[in-house]
Amino acid sequence: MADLIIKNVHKSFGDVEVLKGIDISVPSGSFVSLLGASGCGKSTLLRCIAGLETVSGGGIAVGGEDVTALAPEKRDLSMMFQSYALFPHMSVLENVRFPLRMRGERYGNAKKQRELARQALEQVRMGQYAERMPRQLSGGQQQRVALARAIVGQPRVLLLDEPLSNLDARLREEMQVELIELQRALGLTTVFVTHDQDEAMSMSDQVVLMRDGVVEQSGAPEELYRSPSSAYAADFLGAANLLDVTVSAASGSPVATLAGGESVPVRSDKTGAATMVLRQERVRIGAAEAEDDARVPAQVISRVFRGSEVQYLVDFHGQTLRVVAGGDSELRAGERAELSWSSRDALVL
Ligand SMILES: Nc1ncnc2c1ncn2[C@@H]1O[C@H](COP(=O)(O)OP(=O)(O)OP(=O)(O)O)[C@@H](O)[C@H]1O
Repeated sequence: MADLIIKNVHKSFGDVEVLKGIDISVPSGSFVSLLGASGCGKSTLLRCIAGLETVSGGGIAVGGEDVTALAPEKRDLSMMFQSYALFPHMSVLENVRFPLRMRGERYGNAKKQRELARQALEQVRMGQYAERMPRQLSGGQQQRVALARAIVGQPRVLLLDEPLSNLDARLREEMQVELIELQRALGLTTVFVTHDQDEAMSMSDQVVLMRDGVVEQSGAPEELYRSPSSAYAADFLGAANLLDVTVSAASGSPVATLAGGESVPVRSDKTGAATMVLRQERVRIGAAEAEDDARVPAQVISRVFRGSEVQYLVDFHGQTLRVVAGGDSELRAGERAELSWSSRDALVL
């Protein structure tokens, strides 16, 4: 069953249409990311779901109930922002209890509410910090408290707007893992906004790639990565090289003709002008592995050593391609090199 259904949602600010008919269905207990470049409308959509913005058209249902016209506090959901500010003058426990106090009766008396707040703190492993003040906590700990505050009312749907983007890289990775563990353990239906494709891919059951107010493509991370429906999707989900090619099947099996006139085998049932997508990690620089691998000449533009891998930019007939090689690769700028790849790794759009 879907816990959250977004149907043909439109949103305009004045004359500017920011959401242009969004349809998304979020299954119960799943983790869905809204991914897209800055300004594509992710936060606006999340705010519409939360009821912080009114939609200009379309509808939103939570747990089977149409909430389009309901005030935020009447929707069975909770939202956590990038700036998750805790109240500085309240203890950790009172911070977490706060939303229960606001919603009153439904969560019982003060004692019951504190019990629920303690439970939520246990769930984010912050039980022993209940009596501290926010300023006595590290950034990561404050983040966990904010998360406890978001889940304490057991919302039907949890909305997270770039909650990890203020954290340094290491803490961010830790919190990604913790968030997913918590989400799974509690079966929380979650919508997560991010502009970071790695974060979206590693955390989500479903990624909704947005572009300029519409859904460009949505699906499981593997599906989007392996079968992007457009050059935009291919490039957004993991550095892709996009080459203009002409596909023909004159000799039986399809071949693509590249910029320099080279012909390489491809798997494609289309012919004519097309875009070939080559993931940077699928292109080898140096010897080909198999007889029927594609091979083309190129020249190294730059080399960046990253420990376990080397990132090259190479020139291929005036086009710059990105290639990742193993950490022991020793090519230098200006050197000529052969690129190769397997035909099954060359996607034709
Ligand atoms: N209250 C508002 N009034 C007018 N325009 C707005 C308002 N809120 C957002 N916009 C515009 O709507 C567009 C989408 O903004 P939104 O914040 O949803 O994008 P986003 O995808 O979340 O981007 P980011 O990752 O930068 O936060 C932007 O062009 C923005 O300027």
